[in-house]
Amino acid sequence: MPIKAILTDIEGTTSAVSFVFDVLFPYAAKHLPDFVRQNAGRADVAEQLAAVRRDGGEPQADVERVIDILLGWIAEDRKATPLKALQGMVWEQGYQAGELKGHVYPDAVEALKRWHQEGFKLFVYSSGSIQAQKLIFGCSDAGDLSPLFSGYFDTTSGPKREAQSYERISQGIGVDASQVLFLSDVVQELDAARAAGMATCGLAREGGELTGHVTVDSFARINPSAL
Ligand SMILES: CSCCC(=O)C(=O)COP(=O)(O)O
Ligand SMILES: [Mg+2]
Repeated sequence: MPIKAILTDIEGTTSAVSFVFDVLFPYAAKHLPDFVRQNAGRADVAEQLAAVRRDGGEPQADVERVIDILLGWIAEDRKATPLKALQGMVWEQGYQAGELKGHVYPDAVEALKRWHQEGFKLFVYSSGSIQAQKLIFGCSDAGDLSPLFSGYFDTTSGPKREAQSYERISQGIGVDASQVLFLSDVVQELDAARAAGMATCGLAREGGELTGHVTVDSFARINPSAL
């Protein structure tokens, strides 16, 4: 069955790990405390703060304690949905102020444009919130890439290392899993996608192999029609 849809990870796949760790996460760590203090009464923020209290097992935590929990989660790269939602809100301010520009590798930009033109449906699946995904591609250093994408999925579809998440996503996009190609730099994510029936391709930008999966170092080496 031919590939009809391509589902891509962001960090380490379309975009540099260093952009996430050296630019996005420090930006969030710097601006999140004041953002939370100033917006704790906003309904969408309050909903995420309640989820932090619940997931952190501290239902009575005050705002300052919630901020401490969030900063701890950023430091340990916890893929917690409420943290990711709040990070997306903070980054939005950075993109709007022109302080952030999304990094997307030139080879990824070129391939995504070509695949879109060839008729493949393109989707994103990242631990970053859907808002954060739209920002990295919509305000990228290669311009607005958002018209290329047909949809976005985050951890509200489930964790990236569980097969069920990929089953949900293929149902969500209405394409049989066997006709979806998943791209990632993390072998456990590729294993989970394969267990759900998807085709896989690993990205190892510094070279090397993602065990058990076809591995490339650039989007230029991926031919979805030959998989
Ligand atoms: C959407 S850009 C921010 C990426 C992020 O917050 C993250 O945790 C990276 O996760 P990924 O699933 O893309 O490896
Ligand atoms: Mg990744």
